[in-house]
Amino acid sequence: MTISIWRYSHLTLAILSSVFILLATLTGLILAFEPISNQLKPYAIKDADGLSLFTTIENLKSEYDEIISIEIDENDFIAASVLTKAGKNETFYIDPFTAKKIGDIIEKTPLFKFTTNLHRSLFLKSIGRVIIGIVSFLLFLIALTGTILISKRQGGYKRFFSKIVKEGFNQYYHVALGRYALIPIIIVTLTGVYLSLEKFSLLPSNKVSHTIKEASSIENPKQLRADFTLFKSLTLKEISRVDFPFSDDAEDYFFIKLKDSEIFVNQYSGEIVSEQGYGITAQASSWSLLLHTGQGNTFWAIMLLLTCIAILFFMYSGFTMALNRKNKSVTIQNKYTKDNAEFVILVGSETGSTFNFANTLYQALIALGKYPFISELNSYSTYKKAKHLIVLTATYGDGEAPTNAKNFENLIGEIRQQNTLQYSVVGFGSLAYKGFCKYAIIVDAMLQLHKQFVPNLSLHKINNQSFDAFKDWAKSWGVSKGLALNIEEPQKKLTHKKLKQFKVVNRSVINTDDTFLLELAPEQKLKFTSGDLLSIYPNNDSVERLYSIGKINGNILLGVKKHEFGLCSTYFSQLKKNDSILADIKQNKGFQFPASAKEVIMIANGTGIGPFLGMLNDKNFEKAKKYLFWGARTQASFQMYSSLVDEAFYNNKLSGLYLSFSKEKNQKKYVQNAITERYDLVCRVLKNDGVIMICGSIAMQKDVLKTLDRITLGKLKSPLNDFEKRGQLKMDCY
Ligand SMILES: Cc1cc2nc3c(=O)[nH]c(=O)nc-3n(C[C@H](O)[C@H](O)[C@H](O)COP(=O)(O)O)c2cc1C
Repeated sequence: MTISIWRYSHLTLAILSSVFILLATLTGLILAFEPISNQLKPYAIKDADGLSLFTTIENLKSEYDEIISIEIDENDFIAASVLTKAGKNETFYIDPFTAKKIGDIIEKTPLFKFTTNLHRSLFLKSIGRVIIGIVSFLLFLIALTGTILISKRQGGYKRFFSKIVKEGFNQYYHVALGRYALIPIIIVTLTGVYLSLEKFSLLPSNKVSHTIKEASSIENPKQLRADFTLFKSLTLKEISRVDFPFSDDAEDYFFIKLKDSEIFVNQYSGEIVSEQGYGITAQASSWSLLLHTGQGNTFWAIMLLLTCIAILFFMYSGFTMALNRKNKSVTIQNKYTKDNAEFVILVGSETGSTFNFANTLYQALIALGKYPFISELNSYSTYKKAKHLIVLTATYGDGEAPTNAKNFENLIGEIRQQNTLQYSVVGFGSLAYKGFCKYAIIVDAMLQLHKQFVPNLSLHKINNQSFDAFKDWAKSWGVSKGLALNIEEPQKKLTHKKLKQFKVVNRSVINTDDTFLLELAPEQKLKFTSGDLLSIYPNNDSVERLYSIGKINGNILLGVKKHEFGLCSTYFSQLKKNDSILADIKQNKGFQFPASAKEVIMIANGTGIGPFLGMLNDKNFEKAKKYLFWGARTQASFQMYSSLVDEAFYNNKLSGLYLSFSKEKNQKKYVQNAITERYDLVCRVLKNDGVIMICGSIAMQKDVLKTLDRITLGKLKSPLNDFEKRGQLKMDCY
C-alpha cells in the first residue's frame, strides 16, 4: 500500500484523538511520578524478602495483642493491621524483623487523586472511561501506522533501524525517537485498553472461587496454631496478603494471597483446605495494571514518564510537519482545459513542493500567451491539441512513485493520444537516497518506449529542490522550444525570526570569474563553525538565501559568485568595509569537520572552497591531515584564496593541494580528473576511516561522486554508498 494512505490514517487518527491524547498524556506524565515518589520512601526493608511468614507472625505476636492482616504491596512495603496492646485497631508499615511500626500508610495526595480521576474517566464516570478506552486504542493504531510508515520510509522492515535521511529537525526526530518509543507506547495503550475492557466486564471474569475441603481431625488444636511447616517455608517474597482467622473457630481459616494463587489454611492443622491458581485473565489484569502504572518499578515508571514526553513531542512534530506540508500544497487552477492545451505539465508529488516548480513553469508559459495545462500524473488523460508533455516528478520510498503518480504506469498503457507529443522529464529527488530520482528515470523510460512520445530533452535530475538547477533546465527547455521563459522563484512566507547584525570586515575585488570573498564579523556573540550556513534575505525580500561559510579568526568568510541578475550576489558585491548587514547563522550539522578523523579529503569547486578555508585554519582540527582538491575555470580564480591556502601549507595544516583548471590551455583538467590521478590517496583515506567532504556545484558533485564510486568499487570492492552510510562522505552542494 502507498506511503500516503498510511500517512493519512496516521494523521487522521491523531487529529481525531488529539485533545484526549493530550489530556491522557499530560495526566499520565504527572501520574508517572506517583510510583517514583512512593519508591523513594524508606519503607522497603532490606532482606525482608527472605523472611518466613512464621517468623514475621511470631514477631508480630510478641509486639501486638492481635494480628488482623499483613499486606505486602508492589513497593515491597509491609503493612500490618493489628490490635495494639493499648486496645487500638491500627494499620501501618512495619519492619518485619522487629514488627515495630516504621510509618503511616501512604495516602494518595489530592493531586494524584484528581489526576487519576481525570486520566481514567475525565470526571465523566462511565462515559469518560469509554472515551479513554477508545482513545487508548486509537493511540495504539497511531503507533501501529507509525511503525508501518517508518518501515516504508526506511525501505522495508529489515531497514527499520538503518540510518535516517535528515530532512529537517521534526521529521528526523519524529522517526528517530519513534523507532524506540513505539514499543512502550504499544504496551501502554494495549494495557490501557485491557483495563478499560475489564472495567466494563467485557473480559472473562477473573474471580477465584473456592471449595473448602474438610480438614483432617486435630488432636490438640490450640497447640499448633501458626507453627506450620507451610508458614515456615513461605517467605514474604511469595506473599501479597495474609488475612488472619476472625475467631478460634476451626471453620475460620487463614486466607493467603500468593503471587500466582490463593489458599485457605486451617488455623490448627496448617493444612491447605483450598487452593486456586489465578487464571490467565487475572494474571493479565495484574500485569496490565503494573505495566500501565509503573507501580513498584522505578525503572518502568521512568520509562512511562519518558514515553509521555515522547508522545508530546510526536504530537508537536507531527502536527508541525502536517502544517508545513499543507502550506506547501498548491491548488491547481487551470486557465485552459486539457483539450485546449498545447503544453501539458504532469506532476508527481507527495508533499507538494514539486507543484511549486510546475506552477512557475505554468505561469511562465501563460505570461508568454501559451496554452498550458497542469495536472497530476494519476490524472493522465487524452489531450486533443497537446504537442508537448513535461513531467516533473519526485521519488519516494525506495525509488517508488509518489502517491499521485501510482496509476500513471497503467494509464499510459491504456490511453491513446491523437498527436505525437514531445516530452521532457524532470526528476526531483535527493542524493541522500540510494535511488536518486529513480521514479523519474522509470517515467522517462516508459515514455521512451511509448510510440506516441518523442524525447525533447534528456532526463534532468534535481537534488534537494534546487531552484537554480530547475531554472537551468527551464532555460534549456525554453530554448529548445524557441521560448524566452521567465521563471520566477516562488516567494516563501517570511518566518518572523530575529536576524542579527554583521559588520563587513572586507570584501575582495571581483575576480575575473565574477567571484569575490566576503568577510563578516558578527556584532554579537554567536556560536558557529566552518560548514554552517549564512542565511540572508537580501533587500528585505522574503526568499531566504543560504551560503556555506568558513570561520576564520572568529569572522565569517564566504565566497560569492556574482550572477548578472542575482539579487543577493549583487547586494553582496556592493557592500563596503564597515557596512552592516542583517542575517542569521544556521547550524549545518551534516557538514561539520569530522573531529575524530585522522585524514580528511576536501573537494570543492569555485566558491565551494569557503568552508574549507575555515576548516584548514581551525586550531581544533590541527591533528587531522587535510588534502584539498579544488577546481575552477582558470588559474586566475585561485589568486583570491592563495594567501589563505599558502598560510595553511606553510603552517603544515595542509598536506596536499591538487588544483584543476578546466579552461587553461595545456593543463585542462577537472576536479574528478585530479581525483582519479590520486585514487591511491582516496583509497587510503577511506580505508583508514577518514572522511571525504564535498562542497560546490551540483554538476561537480555528480561527476565527483561517479569518480569516487568507480574508485571504491574498483579498488576497495565496495560502492561509495557503503562509505557514505558509515558517515565517511559529507556533502554540501547547491
Ligand atoms: C520518505 C522519503 C523518501 C524519499 N525517497 C527518495 C528516493 O528514493 N530517491 C530520491 O531521489 N529522493 C527521495 N526522496 C526525496 C524527495 O523525492 C524530494 O524531497 C522531492 O523533492 C519531494 O518532492 P514533493 O514535495 O513534491 O513530494 C524521498 C523523500 C522522503 C521524505
